[in-house]
Amino acid sequence: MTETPKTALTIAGSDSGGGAGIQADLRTFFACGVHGLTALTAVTVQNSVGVHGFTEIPADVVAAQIETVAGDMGVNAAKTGMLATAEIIATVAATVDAVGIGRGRRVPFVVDPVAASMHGDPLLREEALEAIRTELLPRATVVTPNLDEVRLLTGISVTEETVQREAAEALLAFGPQWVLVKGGHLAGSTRCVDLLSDGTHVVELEGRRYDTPHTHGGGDTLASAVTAHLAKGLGVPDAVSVGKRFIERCVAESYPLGQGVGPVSPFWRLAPDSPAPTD
Ligand SMILES: Nc1ncnc2c1ncn2[C@@H]1O[C@H](COP(=O)(O)OP(=O)(O)O)[C@@H](O)[C@H]1O
Ligand SMILES: Cc1ncc(COP(=O)(O)OP(=O)(O)O)c(N)n1
Repeated sequence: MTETPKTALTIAGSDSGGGAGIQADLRTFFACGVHGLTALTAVTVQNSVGVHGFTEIPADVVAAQIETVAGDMGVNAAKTGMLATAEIIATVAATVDAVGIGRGRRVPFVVDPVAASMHGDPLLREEALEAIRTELLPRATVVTPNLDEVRLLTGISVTEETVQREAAEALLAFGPQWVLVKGGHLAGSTRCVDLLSDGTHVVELEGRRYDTPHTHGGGDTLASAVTAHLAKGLGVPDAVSVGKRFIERCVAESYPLGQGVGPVSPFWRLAPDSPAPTD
């Protein structure tokens, strides 16, 4: 019999194009060697060109999915992606509290504050932004905003790397333990820096910037890789550092698909001689 792997739970929406959302999360969990559990929050009608609409799942069904898997299989780490509405956010907050997920609790909780797709299509109802600030950020072990989400949550426009630190401070004021300010949208440099801070320790995670338009699902893939490594028992700085190396390679191996933006790819992890993610 094989040893039972660690489990990682994603609370997120479906991307019918398979590049982002729950599909990217499951693919990444598999590539990182953890068993993926899901609580679906919304179904998007999405392809490489954009999001053409979405329907949310009733909040009580979202809660029931979390409770059902947590009560039976156990969760070693969890993450959020698209949560769509203030009602779903409030329900997720109450449910993770009830099952022991979140900052200061047994199970680490990665909050990816997804607000819009890379095409600019909304994935969060406008009135739900305040619920992310008040209900989710104080419960987060790590929050992983991109620069658009930083602006929406704090009002700070990060136009150069030096401002990432100020943005992290502003986000820490909402109560997460760690903040990872992603720098993917800071074009014009050969490097791609994500800044991790808990207010005391500040780490610049530098990677190479690849000249490709095909980065769909990058944020989800990074947050899932971090969640998978937290599930395996790594601390936050180590899990984020491994996650950054993982996404860098996934961007390097991204591929065109459809008429628009293609997905990042973890297929390299399936090569027989590929290094373990912790190498
Ligand atoms: N062109 C690129 N080359 C290398 N890494 C990238 C590139 N674009 C984004 N990344 C990395 O992918 C991750 C997601 O970044 P970002 O694009 O900022 O978030 P999101 O996908 O949520 O909009 C980050 O770790 C970022 O550094
Ligand atoms: C269903 C769903 N969830 C999340 C996203 C956003 O994905 P993300 O990896 O944060 O970023 P982009 O690929 O949009 O840059 C999505 N599109 N769909």
